[in-house]
Formats: sequence, C-alpha cells, structure tokens
Amino acid sequence: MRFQPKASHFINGEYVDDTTGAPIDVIYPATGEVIARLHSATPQIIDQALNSAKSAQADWAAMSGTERGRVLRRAADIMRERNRDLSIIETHDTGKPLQETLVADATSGADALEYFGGLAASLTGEHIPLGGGDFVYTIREALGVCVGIGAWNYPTQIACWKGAPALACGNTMVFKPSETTPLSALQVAEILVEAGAPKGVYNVIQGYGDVGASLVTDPRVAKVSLTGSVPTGRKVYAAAADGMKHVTMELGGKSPIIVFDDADIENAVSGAILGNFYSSGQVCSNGTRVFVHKGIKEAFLDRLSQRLANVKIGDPMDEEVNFGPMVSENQMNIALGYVEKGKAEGARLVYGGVRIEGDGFYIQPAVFADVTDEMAIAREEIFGPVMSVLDFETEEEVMARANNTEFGLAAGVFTKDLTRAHRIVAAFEAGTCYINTYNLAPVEAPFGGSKMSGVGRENSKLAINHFSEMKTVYVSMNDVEAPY
Ligand SMILES: NC(=O)c1ccc[n+]([C@@H]2O[C@H](COP(=O)([O-])OP(=O)(O)OC[C@H]3O[C@@H](n4cnc5c(N)ncnc54)[C@H](O)[C@@H]3O)[C@@H](O)[C@H]2O)c1
Repeated sequence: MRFQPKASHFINGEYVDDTTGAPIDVIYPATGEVIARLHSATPQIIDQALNSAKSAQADWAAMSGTERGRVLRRAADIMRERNRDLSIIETHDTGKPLQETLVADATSGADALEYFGGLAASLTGEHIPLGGGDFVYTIREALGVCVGIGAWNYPTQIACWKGAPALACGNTMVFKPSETTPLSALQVAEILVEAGAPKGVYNVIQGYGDVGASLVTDPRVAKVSLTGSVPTGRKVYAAAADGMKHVTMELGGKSPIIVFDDADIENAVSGAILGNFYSSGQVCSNGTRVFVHKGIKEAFLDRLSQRLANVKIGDPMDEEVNFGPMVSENQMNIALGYVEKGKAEGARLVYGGVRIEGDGFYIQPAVFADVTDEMAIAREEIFGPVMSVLDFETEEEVMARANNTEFGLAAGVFTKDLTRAHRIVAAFEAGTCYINTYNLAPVEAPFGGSKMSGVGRENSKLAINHFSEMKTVYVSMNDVEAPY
C-alpha cells in the first residue's frame, strides 16, 4: 500500500508494531481506496508508550530551556524542508486539497515548533518581595506525562499544537491521532527524533476511542489535551477529573458571522467562504451561522453564488483544485443528511448540496437562505460544507441571537463602523473573535473556546500556563515566631 508507514506506533524513539490490535484502514477520501493499514494499540503497547514517556520526562525537564528549544526549532526547519512530502501524506490522509495542505498543515505545525522552541529558554518563575526581608520565588515546573488526543481535520497541526508547548515546558507526550487520519503524527515523531529529541519524549500510538480512554485514566498521566467533539469532550473531561488531571478541551462550535449593511460585501463574502468551505467545511471554528442584514441579503447571496461558481472541486492532488472530498463516507453522509433536514425544515437551498457521484466522498458546498434560529441546520454542528444564512434587522436582536447557542468557539463581524465592531466583539460569547476577517489562527494568538466549546487555550504564551505549574517557595530571612 502506497502510504504504509514502517509500523503503527512510535515509542521510545522508534517504530513499534503489534498487529494483534484492531485494524485501522486508512482510506483516501478522493477515491475510497485503502492506502495503508495500521493497528490499534493493545494494552501492552499503551503501557510501553506511557512507560517510555514517564522514564524520559525527568531528564528532558532537566535540560536547559535553550537545549529543549533548539530541538523544537530544528524540528520546525526539517518540517519546512519536507513540507511538500508531508503535505502529500496529509492530503491522502484527509482528502484536503494539496493547495491547502501546502500552506496550512505542516507549515502551521512548524510555526508552533518554532514559536514554542523560541519561548522555551525564557520560561521562568518570578521573585516576589515581602515585608521584613522575606521573599517568595516561584519555580515553573513541567506537569509530567501529557496525553494529546487528536481530531481528523488537522492531524499534523494538532500533533504539533499540543506537542510543541508540552515539550517546551519539559513534559513528555503520548499522542493518539484520530483513527481516521493516523499517518502524519508518526512523521512528527520521527522528525522530532531526527532533530535531537531524546527517546521517549514524544510517542505516538494509534487507536479508537477506547485507547484514548485508557490513556486519560492512567495514573502516570498528568494532563490531557483533547481536540474533538463536545460529546467526547464531556467524557474525557469527566474521566480526567477523577484523577484531578489538568485538561485542555478544544471542542466543536456553531459560530456566528454577522454582516452589517455597511460592510464591504466582497470581504464579507470572502470571510463567509473561508469560514464555511475551507477544508470542505471541516473546521471547528467555522462561522456556519451567517447573519446578514436584511437590506443587503439578496446582494450578499447573489455575490456569494457568483463566487461559488468559481469553486474548483476535484482531485485534491491537483494544485488548481480548491475544494476536495470530505474526510470519510460517514462524514459526507452526515452533511448530506443535514442538507435534507434543511430542505425539510423549509430553508431555501440557494446553492449546491448535491453529492458528486463516484468513489470519492464529494459533496458540493451548500448555501441555505431564509434559515431561522430553531432549525437543526442553525443549531447543530454539521462539520461539513453547509452554510446557513439568516436575516436580521437590528444590532440588539442579532447579538442576542448570535449568542443563543451552547457553543462559544469563534465569532466574526463585518462592518465599517469600528465602534460598533468593538461593541459587538465585547458582547460575543466566544473565545476567538474576528473583525472584518475570519478563521485565521496564527500561533502568536490564543485559540480556544468558551461555553461548551472548551476549556483552556492553545497557542500563544497562554499555552505555557496550560502545560506547566508553579511551585511557590517562601524564604524567611527572620526567626520563626511561634505562639508557644
Ligand atoms: N476547537 C478545536 O480546536 C477543534 C479543532 C478541530 C476539530 N474540533 C472538533 O472535533 C470534532 C471532529 O473531530 P472528531 O470527529 O475526530 O471528534 P471525536 O470527538 O469523535 O474524536 C476526537 C478524538 O477523541 C478520541 N476519542 C473518542 N472517544 C474517546 C474517549 N471516550 N476517550 C478518549 N478519547 C476518545 C477519538 O478517537 C479521536 O481521536 C468536531 O466537533 C470539531 O469541531 C475542534
């Protein structure tokens, strides 16, 4: 098989196999062809990976931040040098067009490795002077063994967004990719070793949810960082709570984009396209509820339809193609099911939504207009290319409706009125907000959700706090006064 890795798992600096685990077939979404077969981790493999991470952690944490950072920065360089090869793997794993994977996957992973590699040497505690000469100093310490569990939409990026800050702080990691896209995390592990990471610092094991669940409850694990759906997040958070483990939860969303009648329509249409159809709509922060002011609704829809006529759907390896298949048959059927629901609920399908016949999992991008708040397509995360356009008349009304959701991942506003833009983002109940753009996630900025969309933040200096803790040391310069 064309993309068969050397083995399923990467533990203690090398590939490890155990073919007695349940098979995991890797399917190329463009053709439905099986391109690799891996195996889920058995209890023995899980144990081996956790032991390897546990044994490596103290020595890794004892290295200077400069040394740890150097490893991460070298890994970033290697990833960039191999960007094309890594992007080809990512495209076969996910179905995302090469045009996208060349710029948004290994490159984003490399950004995280470079950024946290750069920060590693500057991670410190602080000195806190007290009265009478006493003082406190704090020591920033690693948490220990961290578990990363990934979703299937950005496999390389997720492996690095979790691994880079964890390793920068002196933790070690066991990463479990999604069973749907198991290939690229192995590449990340291999590259880290090539860059000088000691054995056992970054391990990858494959598996379904049960393997993730075993990792979360293991007493050797100090922290769990999950990217996944809200239902999985609930289970993982609850299981981690039992062991009082640290958690980061990057979960789903149903984010709003508000387009006022003074907005630059071309930019707003571009934002809505990026915020709904990039990666065939399989992006957690997508702005799938597009609230458009009544006065410009038809102009917005006309321009959107004109722009969508230029979408190039097809072979994701063709660099001209900008819209690929969905990741799996199952995900395609979920999206098609929502298109049917939307029609049945009385929304007006103004564009696409049709399955493209063939072996691949292709569906045209879909735009619904006249969507109302209570329709399932406006309430539930679809995780596919289905945009809902809703009308509004006043700012007050649209704010209440935009926030009327259990999710709180992202939100965007398009307007030329800057005062209004800042008022709107102040009122958004969402972790990541955009003014006159949408869906950018640079490593320098915190990324994460409010409400049911998650806990904690990835990227930026904030991620350091989620992968380390402070030890407080009180130093007395005086005699100890006791009452008796
Ligand atoms: N907020 C973010 O940064 C972000 C980014 C990408 C995707 N997502 C979300 O991810 C979802 C799509 O990804 P998915 O379908 O892979 O999600 P999912 O919740 O089905 O699976 C996520 C991961 O959790 C594992 N898992 C499942 N059950 C588990 C359990 N009981 N214990 C431990 N691990 C378990 C899976 O094997 C997989 O690796 C969407 O809801 C999307 O919004 C969020």
